[in-house]
Amino acid sequence: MTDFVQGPCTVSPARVFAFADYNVDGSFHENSEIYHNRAYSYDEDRTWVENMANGLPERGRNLPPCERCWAPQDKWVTFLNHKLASPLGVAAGPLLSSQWVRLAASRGFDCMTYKTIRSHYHPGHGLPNIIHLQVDEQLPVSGPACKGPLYARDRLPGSGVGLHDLKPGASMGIRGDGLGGGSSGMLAITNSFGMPSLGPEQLAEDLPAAAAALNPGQMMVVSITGTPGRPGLSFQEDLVLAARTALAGGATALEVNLSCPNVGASHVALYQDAPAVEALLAGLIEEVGRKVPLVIKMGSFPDCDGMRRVLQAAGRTGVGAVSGINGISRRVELPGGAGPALGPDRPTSGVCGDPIRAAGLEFVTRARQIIAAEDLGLELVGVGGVTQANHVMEYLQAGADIVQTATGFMWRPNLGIDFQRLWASSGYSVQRADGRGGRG
Ligand SMILES: Cc1cc2nc3c(=O)[nH]c(=O)nc-3n(C[C@H](O)[C@H](O)[C@H](O)COP(=O)(O)O)c2cc1C
Repeated sequence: MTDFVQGPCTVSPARVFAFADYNVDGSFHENSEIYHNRAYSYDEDRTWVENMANGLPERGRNLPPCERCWAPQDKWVTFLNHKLASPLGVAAGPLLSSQWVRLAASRGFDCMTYKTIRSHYHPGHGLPNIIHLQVDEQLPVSGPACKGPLYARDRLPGSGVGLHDLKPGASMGIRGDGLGGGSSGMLAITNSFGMPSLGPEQLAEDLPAAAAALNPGQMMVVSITGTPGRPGLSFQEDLVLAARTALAGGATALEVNLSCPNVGASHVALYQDAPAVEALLAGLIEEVGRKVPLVIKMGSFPDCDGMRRVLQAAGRTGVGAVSGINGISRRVELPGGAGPALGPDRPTSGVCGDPIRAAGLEFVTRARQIIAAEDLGLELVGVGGVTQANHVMEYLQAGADIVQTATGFMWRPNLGIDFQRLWASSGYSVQRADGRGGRG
């Protein structure tokens, strides 16, 4: 079935993945759950609390074993002083606990970011948390086109009700093929979880278990955030507590999430506020030291100057890397004027998956130019819309040091393995578009 071996590998173009959701030609099997928009690593009909309690869904637990192609060690890449077997990882979000980290580590991903943790237990929002969208083009990040709503499609997770039941006759663009709305084949979702988190006691057990699930050539970054309005604590003091929990659990790098589009008006654009970013990072480093490198997670920037100011600020504080982008914040509505899809208290949410790839690539291209021109010494993580192996190559060509995926990880069980094959066939290297060398 497979010609994949540990060490230098041979690659057969005729390889067919043994996965029940796929036909032999790689298309989705019409009886598969993925065919019906089901993530293999997450149950969209249940809350984060229920997913944590139940563990991986059956379809994620019962994936056929895959044999991965491992690069020889002299072809491994360096990221934040760690040796990674390849430049692909999973972004903050889909890896809820050590069980999910173990899954990613076994399916072709090497830089695993543990879902954003807080200083305290937080259950997050009720359902729905994930809604599929009718989108068939790349989303802009600035200009009037950003103001208009995007529309939900297909069933409402958790309700057991299809949107067509709510709005009889509405055109939903439902193909039921798990490939997104319209005829574009886009995997497009919005997510709104309210950043749930385990508490420090549970994390003290689970973070070391997650680190223990890694193989040589892999690393775990822990994503952290502060919470505004904690009694007696500033956002920064609360962030420091989360950082201490992550460090005590054995994090080898910390990712500071400054970009979640759902945290509320006062922090919507924290990552765009250069003085605030500098003060926050300097304060964090003063409290927790420089034992492990820091990454900052950003969203997209409407203009180059704003990005330059923030990258300069990050460079001054000695941060190791910047990562972008997070989901693009948009209004998400039910079709036919039926109102906000997530309910009246959540009119906007982060859009992820295929439609944000152009914005993510633009972030990486601009950031790479600024980092090089200003000699900032920052490493760069490319995120956004990576749902196929060749998307990873596009990000590396645009200047990313490593690439991560969230939505692609959850809905595309073979993405990591497919990329490892492509990476091998490229000779474990890629030429950057700016001609300044490349990965590998
Ligand atoms: C289900 C889900 C949960 C997410 N949770 C977080 C989170 O806790 N912290 C964070 O920084 N980003 C979070 N994100 C954003 C992703 O890290 C990523 O920036 C974004 O989804 C764009 O990448 P994608 O197009 O590959 O999904 C989440 C994304 C998804 C899909």
